[in-house]
Amino acid sequence: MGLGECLKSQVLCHVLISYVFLASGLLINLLQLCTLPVWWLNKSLARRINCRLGYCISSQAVALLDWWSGTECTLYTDPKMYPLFGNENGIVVLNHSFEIDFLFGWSFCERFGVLGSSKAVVKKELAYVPVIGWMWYFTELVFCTRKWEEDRITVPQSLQKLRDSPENFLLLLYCEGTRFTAQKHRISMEVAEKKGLPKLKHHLLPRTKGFWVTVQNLRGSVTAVYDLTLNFRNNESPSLLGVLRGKKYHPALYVRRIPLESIPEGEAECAAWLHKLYQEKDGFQEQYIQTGRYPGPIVSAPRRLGPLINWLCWSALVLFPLGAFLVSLLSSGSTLTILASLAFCYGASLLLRWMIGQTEISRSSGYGNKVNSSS
Ligand SMILES: CC/C=C\C/C=C\C/C=C\C/C=C\C/C=C\C/C=C\CCC(=O)SCCNC(=O)CCNC(=O)[C@H](O)C(C)(C)COP(=O)(O)OP(=O)(O)OC[C@H]1O[C@@H](n2cnc3c(N)ncnc32)[C@H](O)[C@@H]1OP(=O)(O)O
Ligand SMILES: CCCCCCCC/C=C\CCCCCCCC(=O)OC[C@@H](O)COP(=O)(O)O
Repeated sequence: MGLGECLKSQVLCHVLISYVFLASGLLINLLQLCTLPVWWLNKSLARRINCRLGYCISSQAVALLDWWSGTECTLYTDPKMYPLFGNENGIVVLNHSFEIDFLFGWSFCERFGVLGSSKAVVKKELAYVPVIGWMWYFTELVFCTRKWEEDRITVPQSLQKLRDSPENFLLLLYCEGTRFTAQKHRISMEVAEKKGLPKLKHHLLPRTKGFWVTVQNLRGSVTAVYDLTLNFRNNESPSLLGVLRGKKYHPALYVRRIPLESIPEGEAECAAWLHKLYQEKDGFQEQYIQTGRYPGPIVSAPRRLGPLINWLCWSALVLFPLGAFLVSLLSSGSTLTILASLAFCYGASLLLRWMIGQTEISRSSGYGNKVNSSS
């Protein structure tokens, strides 16, 4: 076992990485809170600052994936379209079958220079997750309750705010609305049957209302829909804990760029278009499973140094005071202070475990478990 492999397996390393993420993340959340007055003085400046601060948090997770675990994603796409990635506003449609599929989205956003400004339509529950959820509030993600009676008012309002974003963005929309499980798949295929739609083998039936309101509200501001299909070699099931332990995964991503003007405006036509898209995506997954390849050529999109540098800087900033604190704690010899510190560490580890649990499919919501959608 080499030094790198040995370090990756050490619990102390996992604890330190987690500490850096939590401590720097909370500090960045506090800085984001301090930008509130700037929103009233200069909105565009406040948004740009929050994009940078958001980058400081999300790029730590990207560094963990790209540099710590060494995972490299094989990108299949049209090389002629590649120069547009990150240089225009886009809506990203991605299959939702893996615990950390969002992390691969982030990793590519980083490579295309739009990580800080990346957006998504996310369930409201995630807004309360410290560090990540609080950051998303300031970087203007679109929160939804997955109850159409409420979302039909709030989601378009949040989308309208993105129209004058000062930076290019990619907005991720998981049209399946929840993560793939066998039970959710079975139920959504019952819905498909009732609606007379072809069955999907590898996806849940897409929810079409969110896609339609997103396209309609961002027309003129967004120029393309990016259709992304992600899978892993040898049926790998990637997890955040696996990445933290330095496990290297073997993902493959197929990206198609579809001009937004080619998407129909009417709700029914737009819904039919999305169902057809998911039938195509299902075909691409089947092809990957059968042949180990997606259609089209492989394009190289190398990892960049930015996330690693950001990570090292924040590590230095928060590890130094930790070291100083530990030295003074041990030299003080106060049992009460030591016990209080241990209790604090225990609380922090429970919080982190709960946060990681948000990514785990085994703790997925009940949304999509019944034909009548409810979270
Ligand atoms: C080149 C680029 C390359 C790389 C870059 C890639 C990407 C990176 C980009 C950005 C990254 C940024 C950030 C990412 C980081 C983190 C995000 C991570 C995770 C968070 C994700 C989530 O939280 S997913 C959950 C929330 N999101 C959604 O739900 C969106 C999809 N949902 C919708 O759009 C819904 O329509 C809705 C939420 C707006 C409303 O939902 P509701 O359920 O109330 O209504 P619906 O109308 O949709 O549903 C009712 C209709 O559905 C039928 N039905 C009933 N039961 C089912 C069932 N089980 N399955 C399917 N359909 C069902 C029902 O019959 C109704 O039918 P109608 O005919 O009446 O419509
Ligand atoms: C340097 C990194 C340090 C490691 C620690 C990183 C800790 C990150 C902690 C928490 C991340 C919380 C954000 C999780 C985003 C989860 C995305 C997701 O997949 O949500 C599920 C949602 O779509 C559907 O939900 P359901 O399937 O209906 O339920």
